[in-house]
Amino acid sequence: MLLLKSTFIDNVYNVISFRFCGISVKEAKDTLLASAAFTLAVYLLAKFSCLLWDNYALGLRDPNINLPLPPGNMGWPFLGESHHFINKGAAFFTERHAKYGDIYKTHILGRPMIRVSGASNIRSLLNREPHQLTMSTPTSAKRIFGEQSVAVVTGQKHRSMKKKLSTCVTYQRLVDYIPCIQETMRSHILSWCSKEEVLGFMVCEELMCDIMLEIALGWRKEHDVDGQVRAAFLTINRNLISLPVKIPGGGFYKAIKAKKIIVDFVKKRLYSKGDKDHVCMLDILLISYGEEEGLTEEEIIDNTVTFLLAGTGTTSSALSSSLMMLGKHPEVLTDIRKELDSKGLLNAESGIDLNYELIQSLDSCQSVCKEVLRLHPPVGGSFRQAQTTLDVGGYRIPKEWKVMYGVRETQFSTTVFENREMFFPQRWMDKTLEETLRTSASCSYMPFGSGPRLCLGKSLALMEMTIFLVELARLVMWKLHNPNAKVIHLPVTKANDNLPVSFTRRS
Ligand code: HEM
Repeated sequence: MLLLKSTFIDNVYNVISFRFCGISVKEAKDTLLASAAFTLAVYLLAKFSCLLWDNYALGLRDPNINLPLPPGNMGWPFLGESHHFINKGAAFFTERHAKYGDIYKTHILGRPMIRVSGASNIRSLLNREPHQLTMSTPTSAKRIFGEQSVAVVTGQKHRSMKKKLSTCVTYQRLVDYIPCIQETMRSHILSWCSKEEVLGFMVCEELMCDIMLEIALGWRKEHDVDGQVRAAFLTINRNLISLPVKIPGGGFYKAIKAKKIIVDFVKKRLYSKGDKDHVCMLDILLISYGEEEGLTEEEIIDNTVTFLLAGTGTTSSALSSSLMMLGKHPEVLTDIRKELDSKGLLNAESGIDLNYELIQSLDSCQSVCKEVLRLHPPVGGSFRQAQTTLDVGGYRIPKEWKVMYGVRETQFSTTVFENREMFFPQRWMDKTLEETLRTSASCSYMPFGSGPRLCLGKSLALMEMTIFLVELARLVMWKLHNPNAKVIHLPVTKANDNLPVSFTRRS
């Protein structure tokens, strides 16, 4: 009976089935069912593990702080949202900010992380360093800057190191650096005119590389006949943000190898006790070398390398953004030229004629610098780590989680600036704006960071940007080949095509 029934069923199948490529509909149906069941099982398992993963995060409670974790997504177990971050770059943060608001959680690069934006949140966050919050330099940058770098050390050591290093950027030192900056800028800018087309970001990077090598190390082209030191420095600069894995040919490997060349150069100058011909940061640090209060050899090496790196990528980005914005807004360039003309600077043909007071008096140029840094901040944010459970903006940040503050989102969303999408340097002529930013709206504008880690090179960078604008405006005219290029933010803020541009000498 059973046999008859099964034969009957087989026959029915045979009647209604046809064979295609040797697979019957029954077999295809079974395979389909099996794969659907498998997919469902994988999906449920994945959902379940994500739930466990989220619960692991939610479970990190602190009885003293009864606040929720911020909104956001922890992504896949262990992988988190790293694949989205790697895929989207800085747009990852913009999208999540639009979705979740000023404070949200995520899990990237192997660690749970909370991104914090908005002036009042950042204000409350950054001043908790060093007791509740600590610096958290990415591993690759830490290895390249060195363990004794001011950007790596924490607590009391950071405070005293920063004080010693600030002797390199006092008023008198800035005055000393002006001739080198102006001379190097003039010769680079004029050399751009001899080529049909240059890449704006690349030439600004080379320019800043030469200036920082000279200001920080006392390097001169004559010292570096085969260009080895300069090439090594550019290699480090271009591979600063890379996976900290030493694979031959990889970015990190190249940067560490190149750092040795820079360290050898620093050591040579260190043992010859500097070059007294002209002042550089290394010479200034050497004044107290060997004294009780002075820095050790390792501290001097790590911090001159830090100055070099911190001052090049950031400023190259700022210069190329200035080039881009003035290229797109000729009316602003006209205002700069009018200002230079009124000071008798516009048609100065040669010579080193700028001084600190004159630079500070150039209101139009200074306004352009501030506006460029508002719309295109070179540094999008920086990492910290919670030392204890923190409460920020009504949310809980669990102990040991990474915290990243966001400069870009903060500057773009604040209501302190009217028509904030617009490039409008004139807004900075209103001195009440600066006063508001210093007092009630502090941290609404923070291209140089804020709190104990405020950029050490802020005044130097603004001075360099101003000198660049003066020399550009009076020496050359230029045409952007792709004024509508997309601006990307990682590894630094720049046009995604590196800003192709043609220069001609201004008559
Ligand atoms: C437009 C140019 C620049 C921008 C936008 C910029 C931005 C920043 C920002 C946002 C920070 C804070 C990072 C944090 O909170 O973790 C910082 C720190 C720092 N910057 Fe700059 N920077 C610029 C130029 C320079 C220059 C020219 C130098 C030196 C010659 C320099 C040296 C440093 C150092 C040493 C630190 C670490 C300070 C500390 O950890 O206490 N920067 N910079």
